[in-house]
Amino acid sequence: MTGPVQFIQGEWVAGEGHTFVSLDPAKNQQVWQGAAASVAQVNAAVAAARAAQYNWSLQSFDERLAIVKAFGEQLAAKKEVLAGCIAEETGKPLWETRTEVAAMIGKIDISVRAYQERTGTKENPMPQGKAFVRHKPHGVVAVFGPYNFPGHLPNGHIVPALLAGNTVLFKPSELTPKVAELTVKLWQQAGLPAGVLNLLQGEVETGKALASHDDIDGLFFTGSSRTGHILHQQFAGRPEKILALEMGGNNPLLVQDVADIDAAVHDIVQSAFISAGQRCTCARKLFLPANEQGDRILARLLDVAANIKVGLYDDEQQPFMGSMISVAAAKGMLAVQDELQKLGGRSLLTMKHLKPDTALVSPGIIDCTDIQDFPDDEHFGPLLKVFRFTDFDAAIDAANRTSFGLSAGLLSDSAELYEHFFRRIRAGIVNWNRPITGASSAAPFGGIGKSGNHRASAYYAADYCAYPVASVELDRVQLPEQLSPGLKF
Ligand SMILES: NC(=O)c1ccc[n+]([C@@H]2O[C@H](COP(=O)([O-])OP(=O)(O)OC[C@H]3O[C@@H](n4cnc5c(N)ncnc54)[C@H](O)[C@@H]3O)[C@@H](O)[C@H]2O)c1
Ligand SMILES: O=CCC[C@H](NC(=O)CCC(=O)O)C(=O)O
Repeated sequence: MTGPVQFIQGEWVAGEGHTFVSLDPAKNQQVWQGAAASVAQVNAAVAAARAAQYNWSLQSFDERLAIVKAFGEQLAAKKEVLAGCIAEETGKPLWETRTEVAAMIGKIDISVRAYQERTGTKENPMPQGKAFVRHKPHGVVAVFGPYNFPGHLPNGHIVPALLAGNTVLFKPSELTPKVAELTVKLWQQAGLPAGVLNLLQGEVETGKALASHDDIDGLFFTGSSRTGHILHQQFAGRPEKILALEMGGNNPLLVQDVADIDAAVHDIVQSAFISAGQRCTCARKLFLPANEQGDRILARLLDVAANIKVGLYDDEQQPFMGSMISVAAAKGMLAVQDELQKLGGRSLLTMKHLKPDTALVSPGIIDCTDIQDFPDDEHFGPLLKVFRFTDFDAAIDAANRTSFGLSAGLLSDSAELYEHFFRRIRAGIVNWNRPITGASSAAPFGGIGKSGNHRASAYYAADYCAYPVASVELDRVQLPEQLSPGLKF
């Protein structure tokens, strides 16, 4: 018998499914254990969310906001505990998980602004009466989260969904259940009414039961392109349900004509190796000119990357990179490196498994210029693929040769070149002389191609949390000023 890890109708109850555990990937220690939600528990949670939804949506925006703000206060009060929990469960260093909690707190004010600006009430005078555009919540929505930002990314769906008046079923990643449990406890302490937010812990089977439930009105997903595509197929023929998919990327970073080599290398490192390469926006492909400047940038990059401090999330001298999410993920990246070498890639900095039974790996850089038919997969870890080019336009074409389209960037001192790049590159986030990671919550966040389904998140999350209602209204029944031809009153 495991403890109460499911939160249904305002009560913590034990799961009825099989037991699963969560490991600290940097220290190889178990940090959480619980039983998955059964299909019956998924049904009960959906029923609870349905029962709570009408009253929640009837509350005024300010009443809902008061609870969301109370959650923000809980986050602020427990920020060190939450940052520690995220670090322990993901292996990300504490300096970084503190920024994740700060992003969760910052999300609240941004979501309020977005709600008002993008989905609030608009009123227009008419010759007789008024025209209104108002927004209503979809109803009951499921939120699926990934492991790499187990606090910030589900929060980016949950906060705007609740503000808009939806009730939520939260299915976190099975790799980060402890962060989810702690977050939902903070919502409970903020005074959220029973049924408004339900937590369903579990693995793929729990996810499938929730995603296929007939009585959800929508699903907001952040995760891999593979899972997102399965969900999209599942939702085929259900146009009445809203599906927002935030998925992976295979992101290019191009360099041409830069004076400050160290600054360029800094932006490359931040783009490729932050979070041990486990951000959807991370640079996967680096396009460098095949000339003397490209050689100098590469040499400096190899030097800096070889000296990146990799270590434990709670080391006093904080590392830049913590561990990956799991030993399996680390081994998967090492296998990718082997595969690319077999295809003709030349390892310039070989990624190494730093400690058996942990997910600590060092960053890797591999020259893939000579690989024909380069595989178009997202390699979710700290392995940067380098491509040398002689023609800038050909490099842009190669960068665009992906079925994904999340982030892309140019490092160059030429504004003209950036303008040219911006026009041709295909991605939802396009940066110039800045890392391609670290996107702002105050901007829309989403990609094209296999990276999303045109429902951008972050500032635009408000859009998929509510639907517009157009009304023309008169406060009493009266004849129109002008009658249609052929009518006589
Ligand atoms: N675009 C973005 O905003 C964004 C942000 C972060 C991460 N990501 C992507 O997420 C991926 C890493 O996260 P992950 O490995 O946790 O993703 P994942 O797709 O494995 O899991 C995401 C969620 O879906 C659930 N799930 C998995 N299979 C399912 C199924 N068949 N039916 C229903 N639910 C299912 C999981 O339990 C989890 O809660 C990377 O590809 C990364 O690029 C995208
Ligand atoms: O791993 C994917 C997310 C990466 C992160 N993006 C954001 O935080 C988007 C902003 C938001 O959702 O509020 C990044 O770009 O580093």
